[in-house]
Amino acid sequence: MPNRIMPSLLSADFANLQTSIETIPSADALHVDVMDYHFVPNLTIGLPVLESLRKITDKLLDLHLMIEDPDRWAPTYAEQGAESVTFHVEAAHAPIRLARELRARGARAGMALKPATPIEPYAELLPELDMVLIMTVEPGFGGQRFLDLCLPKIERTRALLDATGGDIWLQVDGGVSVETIERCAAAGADSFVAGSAVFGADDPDAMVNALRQMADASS
Ligand SMILES: O=C(CO)[C@@H](O)[C@H](O)COP(=O)(O)O
Ligand SMILES: [Co+2]
Repeated sequence: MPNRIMPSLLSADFANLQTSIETIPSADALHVDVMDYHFVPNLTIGLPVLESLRKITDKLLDLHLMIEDPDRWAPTYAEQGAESVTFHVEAAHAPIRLARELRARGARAGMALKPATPIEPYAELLPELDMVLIMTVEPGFGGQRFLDLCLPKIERTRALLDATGGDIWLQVDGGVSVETIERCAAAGADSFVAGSAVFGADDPDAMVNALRQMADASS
């Protein structure tokens, strides 16, 4: 199973996003955190920035929508060229319909869970998805401490995905670093979001490769 390192632009320089992206040529995708001041107590970027990013990079754009009412807003992100659009199940009114709408627009459909949200009630939804995102911090901010209590949920989600079959990615997001990535990979994650660990490193691209090597050695 290939391991993917997806740096979060939340820790990049918002005044120089293109320059920041150029520092990580080895990244497998760019993780874009969209926050609305309602679902989380923070505000970041939205569609206009996605449109600009789409023009300057061919990398997979992995949108993490931390917004209320994703049923209404998420499909537009797929229409604007995001290959992967992840909504929070806590905010979605009709997750199956939403996942189908994302796929109908050509995007991979992702479903995110906050740390206290269990995966089991959503086991039946998994065939509708291309990715499950297990948050390993409370969503809203970069640079938080990894929550070890999420590791058993990563393991249980891996077991459910294996039982489901297909190629559904298992992503972890929050506090992923050289200190924590091995435990995430051993628990069954294959897609790793890292913000402060990558953009806070002296050599961000070397960090991307180091993280991937550690994940490969632990999975
Ligand atoms: O979705 C989020 C935060 O809500 C993340 O994508 C963070 O941006 C990850 O940052 P680090 O924890 O890796 O610094
Ligand atoms: Co994120």
